[in-house]
Amino acid sequence: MEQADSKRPEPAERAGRLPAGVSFAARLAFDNIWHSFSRTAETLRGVSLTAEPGEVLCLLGPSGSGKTTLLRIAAGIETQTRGRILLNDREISGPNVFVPPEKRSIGLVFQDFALFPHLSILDNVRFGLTALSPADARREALAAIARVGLTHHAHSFPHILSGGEQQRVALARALAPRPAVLLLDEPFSGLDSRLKDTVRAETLAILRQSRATAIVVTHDAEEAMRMGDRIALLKDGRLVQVGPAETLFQNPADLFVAGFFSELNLFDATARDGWVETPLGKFPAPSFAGIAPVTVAIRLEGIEAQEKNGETEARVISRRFLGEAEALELAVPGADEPVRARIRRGVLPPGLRDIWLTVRKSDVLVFERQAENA
Ligand SMILES: Nc1ncnc2c1ncn2[C@@H]1O[C@H](COP(=O)(O)OP(=O)(O)OP(=O)(O)O)[C@@H](O)[C@H]1O
Repeated sequence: MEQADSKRPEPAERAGRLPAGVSFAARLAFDNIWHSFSRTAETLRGVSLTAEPGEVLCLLGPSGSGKTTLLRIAAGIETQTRGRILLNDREISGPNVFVPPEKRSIGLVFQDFALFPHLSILDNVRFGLTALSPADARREALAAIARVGLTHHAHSFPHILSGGEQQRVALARALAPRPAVLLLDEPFSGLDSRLKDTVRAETLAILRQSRATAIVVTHDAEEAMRMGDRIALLKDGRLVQVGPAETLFQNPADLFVAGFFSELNLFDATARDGWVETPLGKFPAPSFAGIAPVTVAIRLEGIEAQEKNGETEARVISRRFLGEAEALELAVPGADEPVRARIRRGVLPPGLRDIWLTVRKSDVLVFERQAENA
């Protein structure tokens, strides 16, 4: 639907100009970015990544993996120790070039929204429009406020707005100067979980409409899957994998990536001629030809539980009601630790102790065993 919409020219476009607030999307490239805050530790280690024009790229990774630092380098408020930043193939930061933040056409939305408490919503949004005449700045600011649906609050002060409304003001302020690229650092982390879904969907719609290229930092895999056209996963300052959510979920590059997207049961095993045996059954491991030590990861959702006629016998240790799902802890012969499963509510009759399990093959992932399974 979004694609169809983006093909249909809006009236202003048909008249030869862009509708209010629409940006010319740009390509933003990180070329072999290294960064350190101290001589001993490196925050970013050779990150090369390109956000394509108009795409929403999510930077995902655990706390301390370097996401915010990468965003700050793109914005020009932090400087890399090596590497270059390119906007539409033009170097904006590198060994001999440094375009200051205000000249980059890059907007930034902070985690805490960073609104000025003593300024009205209109003045907050107008703040970054200093290049325009006062009348034009007011018009553009009002247009940006209208696009986030807050016209009725243009003269209010931030403290009377809800968290979600404040987030929309922050978005309007960042979009008002029509940046080619918008950087959002954990933009929903201050919102409660119920509000988060709505605000996230609204933000995505506004980003699509503005057509700016957007890079969104998050540590939440589900959020990255909901928002990103592609996801770039960072670990310890390195890019581990980049691609659409389906690719990272279905073909994770390693156990770290797999564990970021799903909860897993892990088994150490030995691959023999393309097969591995685990307490939950024997599974194909076609990428291992000879004999190799491997880690077998089985998603919790990939284990089905039945009263009878399964493949592996198990005893229920605990059952926890989770609404639509039930979390099971199971004792399985040959498994050192309890096996965890997440099944649909109501599949198993209450009080059952001995059950049968069947594992969906697409939920079994086999990785070369690492010295340390981080
Ligand atoms: N100003 C600073 N001085 C020294 N070290 C810093 C500074 N800012 C960040 N760091 C360190 O750099 C590393 C990367 O931090 P960064 O904030 O980029 O990670 P992040 O992935 O965004 O984490 P989070 O999700 O917790 O915000 C961390 O180890 C952090 O402690």
